[in-house]
Amino acid sequence: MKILSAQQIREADAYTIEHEPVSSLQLMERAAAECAGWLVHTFGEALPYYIFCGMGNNGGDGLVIARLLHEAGLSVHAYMVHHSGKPSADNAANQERFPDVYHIHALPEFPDLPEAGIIVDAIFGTGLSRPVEGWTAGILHKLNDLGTKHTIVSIDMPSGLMADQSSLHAPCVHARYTLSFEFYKLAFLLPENAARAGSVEVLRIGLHPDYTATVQTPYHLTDGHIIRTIYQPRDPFAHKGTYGHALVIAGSHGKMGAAILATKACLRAGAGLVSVHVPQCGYNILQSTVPEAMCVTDEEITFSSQFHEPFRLHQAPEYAAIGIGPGIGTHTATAGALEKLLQLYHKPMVLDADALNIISAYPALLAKIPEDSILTPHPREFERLFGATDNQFDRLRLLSAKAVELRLYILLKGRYSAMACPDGAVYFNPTGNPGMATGGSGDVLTGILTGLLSQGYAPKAALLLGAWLHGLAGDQAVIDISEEALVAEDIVYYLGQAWLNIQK
Ligand SMILES: NC(=O)C1=CN([C@@H]2O[C@H](COP(=O)(O)OP(=O)(O)OC[C@H]3O[C@@H](n4cnc5c(N)ncnc54)[C@H](O)[C@@H]3O)[C@@H](O)[C@H]2O)[C@@H](O)CC1
Ligand SMILES: [K+]
Repeated sequence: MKILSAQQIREADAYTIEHEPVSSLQLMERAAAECAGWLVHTFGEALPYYIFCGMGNNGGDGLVIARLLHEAGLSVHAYMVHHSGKPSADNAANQERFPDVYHIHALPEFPDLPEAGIIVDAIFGTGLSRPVEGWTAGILHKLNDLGTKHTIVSIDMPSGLMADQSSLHAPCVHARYTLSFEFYKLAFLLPENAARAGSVEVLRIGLHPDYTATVQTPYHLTDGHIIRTIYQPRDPFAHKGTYGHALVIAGSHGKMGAAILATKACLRAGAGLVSVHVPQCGYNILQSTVPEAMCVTDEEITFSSQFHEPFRLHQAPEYAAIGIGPGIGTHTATAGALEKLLQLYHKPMVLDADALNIISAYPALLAKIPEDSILTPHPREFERLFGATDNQFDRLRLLSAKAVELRLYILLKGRYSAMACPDGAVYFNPTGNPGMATGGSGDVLTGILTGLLSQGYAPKAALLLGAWLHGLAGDQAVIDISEEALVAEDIVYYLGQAWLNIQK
């Protein structure tokens, strides 16, 4: 799904009005009817609805929702927040059609809402281009104070949130639900707004498909359609050589679990053969916990340039894909070995965790990473690699700029992991849940990505599919296990369910 800017959403609106054709009032009616239907379906007919409208078209939607719910016989109280001088034309037209509105011109006029009900927030939508100030900001705070007693549902956007720029320190409604028209907004996908949009429901309002099909945007939300175009069924005549021989370099004394998780995930992602490189102390552990993998060991207590037979660093290029980093530590010998590996290996690889920490300490290594490799930093690793930013919109721009400059894929971990591509595109992954915020979850992702690269998925395909499968496995797991009890090994186990799900 494409993620559009506020300007592009306005264009989609205008294009639909011109080419469907439909009047802007009819489009507003359609959008509001979807919202009213969703509200009644979700909350029923018994609760009172307190509908707060602004002066623009978002407020216009609110007025139509109020009229439709009133006509359906529900208890409706509508309020008009006079934040600006004049209402928009469609707002004014709908005030005429539903004049039973209480007008608020100052904070002391904020009403009592005695009976618990549904607050519909239709004060500001995509038209907001600067932070809300003064007494209108006070209204937003008052609504938030009521959020424990009432359920707040925002129309299109939580009021105060800007669709495509940071509103980090701006006053903003904290919605339980946001009914977003046709698309997600970029602002919903960034953790700095986590407390604001609540659960986002995308309502179809019939914007013209030609505009959506042709509009260019760097931002996309991965969806089932994209994943189905990436997925390649296995060849009935396949043998284990068909799906590549992957190498996982992971683990050190005390961190062998990282190697186990990444190796198991690599196997369950479908690699034909998997070798795992661990220090000598991990040999028995790996051989007994992951019998499907071959184990090569290092004399040192971590990854270094000292290798036992039969593996030597110069053999690295023979592997179809290499994933390196989980639990390897940042010893200077390990940094030296990583540098050698980067000199020897020229295919896309996966770099995570300590491999990234080493690169932060030796930034010259960044330029040596093979083109189209995948980096999977969490926010702190990202900051160590590329520096801090004032807000997460700036961080997103930095993420994309680095992916383009270095010709790398960079996955920044989060609720919606952001995956920046060397061509400037950024995809957000929607699968996953808070149960996956647990030690080892990232090691599993490294293994999955390595396994997908190994069997021949191109780096971009491996990245989008890998992030999707990782989150989906977690989502399948919590159905049986709960978010609290989920551990990284469960993600590995439920990868099978995730594969089956995308094959449906
Ligand atoms: N784009 C679409 O496809 C559709 C949009 N519709 C609705 O239209 C909305 C956008 O409407 P508008 O463009 O009128 O914008 P909004 O209704 O979001 O708000 C604009 C109003 O707020 C004022 N304003 C902006 N920033 C302010 C600030 N910081 N402090 C005080 N006042 C401020 C403006 O002067 C204007 O009066 C959408 O969010 C959606 O709810 C729907 O009616 C139908 C379809
Ligand atoms: K709103």
